[in-house]
Amino acid sequence: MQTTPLSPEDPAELGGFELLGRIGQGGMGQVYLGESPGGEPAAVKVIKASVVDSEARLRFAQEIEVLKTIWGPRIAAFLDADPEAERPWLATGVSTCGPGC
Ligand SMILES: Nc1ncnc2c1ncn2[C@@H]1O[C@H](COP(=O)(O)OP(=O)(O)OP(=O)(O)O)[C@@H](O)[C@H]1O
Repeated sequence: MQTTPLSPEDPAELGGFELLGRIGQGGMGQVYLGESPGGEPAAVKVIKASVVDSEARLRFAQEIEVLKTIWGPRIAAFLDADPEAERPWLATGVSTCGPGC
């Protein structure tokens, strides 16, 4: 997994997770490599400021609810989330699966 350095506009921490670098991004969110308060590695996804609206919040809250109820060897484990924060965020375990995993 490759990370790129944080930019000045990136937060340094979210919900107690220290952010260490950027992992990737999707249509809705930026994903960071982070560290939990207990020192566990985490993937912290944050909705991009430009797409935070009520529909994005709802979809994100649904994604969080689904992640809370499923688990498996190929699913990044739910750690913590705040869908109601100004910039809603979700922390999961870090997947080391490559393409096609
Ligand atoms: N738990 C994780 N562990 C490692 N890398 C991750 C994890 N979650 C996301 N990533 C990386 O961040 C990228 C973007 O993830 P994201 O979940 O935002 O993708 P998406 O499902 O395409 O986005 P969206 O739901 O916004 O359409 C992924 O392609 C992957 O490289």
